[in-house]
Amino acid sequence: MSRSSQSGLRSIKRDWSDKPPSSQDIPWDPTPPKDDVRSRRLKEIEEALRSGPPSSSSSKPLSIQPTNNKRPSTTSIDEVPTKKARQLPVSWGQDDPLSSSTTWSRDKSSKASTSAKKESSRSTGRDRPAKPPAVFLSQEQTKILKLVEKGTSVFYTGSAGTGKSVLLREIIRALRRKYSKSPDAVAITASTGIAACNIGGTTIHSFAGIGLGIEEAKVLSAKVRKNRKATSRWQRTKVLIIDEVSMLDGDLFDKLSEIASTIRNSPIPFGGIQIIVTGDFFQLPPVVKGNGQTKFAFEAMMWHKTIERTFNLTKVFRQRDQEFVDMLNEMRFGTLSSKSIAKFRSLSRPIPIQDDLVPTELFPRREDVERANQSRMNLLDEKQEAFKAIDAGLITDEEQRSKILANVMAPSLLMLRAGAQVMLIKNQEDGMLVNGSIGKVLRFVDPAVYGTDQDIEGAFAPEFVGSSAATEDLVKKKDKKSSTVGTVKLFPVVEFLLPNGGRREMLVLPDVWKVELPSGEVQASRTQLPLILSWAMSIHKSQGQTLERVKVDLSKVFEKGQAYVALSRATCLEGLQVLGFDPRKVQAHPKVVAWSKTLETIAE
Ligand SMILES: Nc1ncnc2c1ncn2[C@@H]1O[C@H](COP(=O)(O)OP(=O)(O)OP(=O)(O)O)[C@@H](O)[C@H]1O
Repeated sequence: MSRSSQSGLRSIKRDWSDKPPSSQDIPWDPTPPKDDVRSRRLKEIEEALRSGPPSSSSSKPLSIQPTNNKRPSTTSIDEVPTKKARQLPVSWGQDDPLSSSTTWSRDKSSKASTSAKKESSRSTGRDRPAKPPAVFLSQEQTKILKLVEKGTSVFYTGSAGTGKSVLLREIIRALRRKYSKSPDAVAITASTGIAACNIGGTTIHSFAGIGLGIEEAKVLSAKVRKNRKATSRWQRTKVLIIDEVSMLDGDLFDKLSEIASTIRNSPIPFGGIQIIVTGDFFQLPPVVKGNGQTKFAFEAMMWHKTIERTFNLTKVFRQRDQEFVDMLNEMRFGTLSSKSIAKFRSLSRPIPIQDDLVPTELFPRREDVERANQSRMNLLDEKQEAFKAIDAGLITDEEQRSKILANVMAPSLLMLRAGAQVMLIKNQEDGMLVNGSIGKVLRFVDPAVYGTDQDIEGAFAPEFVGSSAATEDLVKKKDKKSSTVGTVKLFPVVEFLLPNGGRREMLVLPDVWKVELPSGEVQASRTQLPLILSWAMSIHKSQGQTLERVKVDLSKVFEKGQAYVALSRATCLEGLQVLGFDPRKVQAHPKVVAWSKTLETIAE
């Protein structure tokens, strides 16, 4: 295989930003690793992978390299504080235990010659990590955070992109600080597995110990009583967070309150637990069985008795273009003006792009996603590399664990090829590359030689096939430079598109996702590369994502709210292609529209 075709670089138009190198641009140490460093790195990576993720909170997750965005020189595997695998937009605050990075990266600019990189590295100083950009909560976000800190039970909502997830992240951080002496006082849950994984928590069902939760509240309470761990969770919880509440059935909300009161022996709603609920009822509704009627959580009997304050966030952060914000708002309420309809129809054209990163196509069904990604993969000639996840956790029943881990964004088997379009599914420390960043696999390299001549010259052609995450599957290869036979795992080098139009190349190493109970018990965990194929994605998985380039065929959309979720992932009209636009597909639930008029907003 020729080096040039292997790199995948030829076809990418180099659109490096003109920014002069700064501490965030080229923060890595360009010194080639010495042989002893190389072998130490190899050992470290192997050990990290062999150990796999921790099985309880007492052990800490392994981070291959605490990057600070620097290329490793004499680093060792650092143990990072127990973190939640929350996948939220832009991370800020260097002490953020929720963000991690297992990647090494370097930005490129048109002037990024080796000497320029060295210069930049020198001028920034090796030991000074690049500071992530500061993000400040808006006035409305801050007010809600303060109320939560005081112990008020709140529900807050807001249209797509108003920073609900960002605020939730701050709330979790603040509550963890407040209850630092009893960490299991804060229960982090969500209505669905995917949403729960995104915040490093569990489903509300799993937390509550109620299985599917279809029985009467009394029967469920008895079930919980028989479960020592679930009983103890209910008793020890001081704050219960429920994310993506739009998908929580109203009857279940009432049952949860009754169970909490029964187990905690307290007649007050949820037995006195502070409740933090968030979500957008205009997005995906609860799953209704059979011909049943949708019952939203806000229709629950206990809703008003539980929630002391309700807020509607109004400042949209994801889209800056007011025209697009207005169109999405009309769509949200199902009241599109003829001007907006015409504009949406005009978006059927292909997205004007200067490179070969195509928009991510969103589909309602998973089968279509898999088909679309696979057919794109088949068009690539490069050799396919398989990355098999390492799954672990307290749940040893493989079927049960797989079911839980099906909600983790990272797949159990990731097939990649040079040239494959991928999406990063974890935020990086510097805030430049975030969950949702799109890029292209350039090549596969031995991390120990990444950025050196051996990497560039292709001394480590990717002969390696099989699970790079499983030590047993490592292949022996000949090190052409030193003529020694070593055991080497190869990992993908990906070139990502930055929001400013620049590019950043990054060596991507495995990360850990955990499904954790408030006690810190890791029910299940997955160690895998933080990448997925990104030619296509399901609308369900896209919930919560911010995407620069999106393509949606609305003729395939079938559920209320689905069109809104899909289109609102885009950051701008230029980056959105809409096929089959039909205003009849844009529907808001009348109950949600009526209820939304009762919400309190906070003037900025
Ligand atoms: N206070 C803030 N300052 C700057 N940017 C922010 C702020 N809050 C949120 N953002 C940015 O806005 C975008 C959307 O935020 P977020 O995903 O939290 O919105 P959301 O309301 O949860 O959206 P959705 O309902 O669509 O999932 C992200 O890129 C995030 O970084």
